Amino acid sequence: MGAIQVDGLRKSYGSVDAVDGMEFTVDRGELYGFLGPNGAGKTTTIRVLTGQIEPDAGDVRVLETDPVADPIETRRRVGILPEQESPPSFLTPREYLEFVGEVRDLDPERVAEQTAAWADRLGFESKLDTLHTDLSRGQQQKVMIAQAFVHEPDVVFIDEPLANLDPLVQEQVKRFLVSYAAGDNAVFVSTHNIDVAEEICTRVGIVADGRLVTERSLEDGGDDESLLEVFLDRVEREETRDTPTLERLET
Ligand SMILES: Nc1ncnc2c1ncn2[C@@H]1O[C@H](COP(=O)(O)OP(=O)(O)OP(=O)(O)O)[C@@H](O)[C@H]1O
Repeated sequence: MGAIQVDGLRKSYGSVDAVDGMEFTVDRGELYGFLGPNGAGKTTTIRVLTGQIEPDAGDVRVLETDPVADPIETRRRVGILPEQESPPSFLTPREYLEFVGEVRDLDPERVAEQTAAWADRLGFESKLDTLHTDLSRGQQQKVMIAQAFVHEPDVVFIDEPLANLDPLVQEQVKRFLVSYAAGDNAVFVSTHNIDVAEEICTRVGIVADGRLVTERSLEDGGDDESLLEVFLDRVEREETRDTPTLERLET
C-alpha cells in the first residue's frame, strides 16, 4: 500500500472546482514532485491530505490513516511545511521547536538534539535565541523546514521548499530531501520550479485544472523530452480542453 493514496478527490469552493477528480499514489522512498500552474489545486490537495480541510468526494489515505475521518492522527504522523507561513513572531527558533516538540509529544532531549542538528545543517545556530520577528525571511524559512522534520516523520508535505533560501542552503536542503526520501520515507514537494523538480524528484505528477494530467518517472535519467516541454504541452492542452476557441466555434 502506498504512503499517500488519492482516489477521485474533489473539492470546490463555491462555484470554483479547485480539485476535480485527482488520483495518484506515492510510495515510501519516493521524492514526488507536484507541479502545476497557479490555481491548479496543489495547495487544496495538500490541505485535504494533511487533515486541514474536508473534501467533497473521494478517498484519501496517508500512512494508512484517513485524514478526513482522523485528521489529528494524520497530522501527528506527517510533517508539513505550508506555503508562505512564518514561525510565530514572538518566539525564538529554540522556543518554537520546543513548542512543536511538546505538541508532538516528543522527548525534550530528542527535540534539543534535532534543534542542534537542524541549526547546524542550515546554519542558524547564532539565531537560535533571537525572536523570529528579528530574523530575515530566509532564516524564518529555515526554521519552518526544521519544524517539519523535528519528529522525523515518515511522510512530509512541502510547499515550495526553497523559497527565500540562498543558493548554498538550497543545495543543502535539496541534498537533505533526496537522502530523507531514500531512507524509506515519502517526501511530497509542491513547486513551480521545474528545474529543481527535474534535479531531485524520483517522479513528478503534473496538475492542471484540479486533475493530475500526467506522471513521469525521473529515475534512470528520464526520457528525451524535457520536463519543461512535458509541462507546457500538458498544461496547455488541459487549459484549452474546455475553452472553445474561435476556430472550434467556427467549425
Ligand atoms: N479558501 C478558498 N476559497 C475560495 N477559493 C479558493 C480557496 N482556496 C483556493 N481557492 C481557489 O481554488 C483554486 C485552486 O487553488 P490552490 O490554492 O489549491 O491552487 P495551487 O495549485 O496551490 O496554486 P498556486 O500554485 O498559485 O499556489 C484556485 O482557483 C483558488 O482561487
